[in-house]
Amino acid sequence: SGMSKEERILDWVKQHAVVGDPQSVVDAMDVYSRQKEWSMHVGDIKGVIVDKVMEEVKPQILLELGTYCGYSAVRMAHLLPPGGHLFTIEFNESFATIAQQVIEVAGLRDKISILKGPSQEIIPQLKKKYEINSVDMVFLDHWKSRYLPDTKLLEENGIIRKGTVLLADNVICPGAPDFLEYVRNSKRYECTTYPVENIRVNDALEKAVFLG
Ligand SMILES: CNc1ncnc2c1ncn2[C@@H]1O[C@H](/C=C/CNC(=O)c2cc(-c3ccc(F)cc3)cc(O)c2O)[C@H](F)[C@H]1O
Ligand SMILES: [Mg+2]
Repeated sequence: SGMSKEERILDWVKQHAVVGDPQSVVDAMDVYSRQKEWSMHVGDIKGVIVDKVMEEVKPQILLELGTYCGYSAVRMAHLLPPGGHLFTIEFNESFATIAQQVIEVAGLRDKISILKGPSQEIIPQLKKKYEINSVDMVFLDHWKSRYLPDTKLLEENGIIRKGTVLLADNVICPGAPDFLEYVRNSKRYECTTYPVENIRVNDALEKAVFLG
């Protein structure tokens, strides 16, 4: 059966990153994706936009939908303000296991909690089970067809409050048209689009600030 792509990524990180150095983990994953096997991390070009929003928002409580191998979890947790914490939801057990080890290499185990399960089940549990009252920022990067239903779940469960920043990857490619239409036409969101034209593909991140 052989190793999965995600196991090969983890192996590369273990061989090329410096333990306890989150930047070296991010760099190693970017190099692997560029030189060996492309992988669906937010990556180094769009990652700069994620970094900018992190510096702007300085979230104490950050929620990520879709951990995958932990690239964006490491990239964002590295930029959390003191005392900040990242909760990242992942329903694929193999990916969650890989991500946990990537996070270990980065030395960020105390700043990141991987919540294993489907977002649609975990979001309603955030308050009671995980004692999360509300979050300061959400990074959406899971199945694109789930951005809108999960945004509505976050609203209905009172997880997002006035000023919470939603940052969504891939709103152009693969695309999340229903989510875009919703936040851009809703009076309850203030939206900004961050387009990236790079060699491979045109895409954009959407920042939608919840107005309450
Ligand atoms: C639905 N609820 C879920 N709950 C918990 N974990 C989940 C849930 N749903 C998915 N996951 C988890 O979230 C991840 C899913 C990421 C999906 N990402 C992409 O498809 C994606 C695709 C491209 C792409 C671009 C060009 C091209 F030619 C081909 C692909 C680029 C990107 O940046 C992406 O993020 C993980 F895999 C899955 O287990
Ligand atoms: Mg993505």
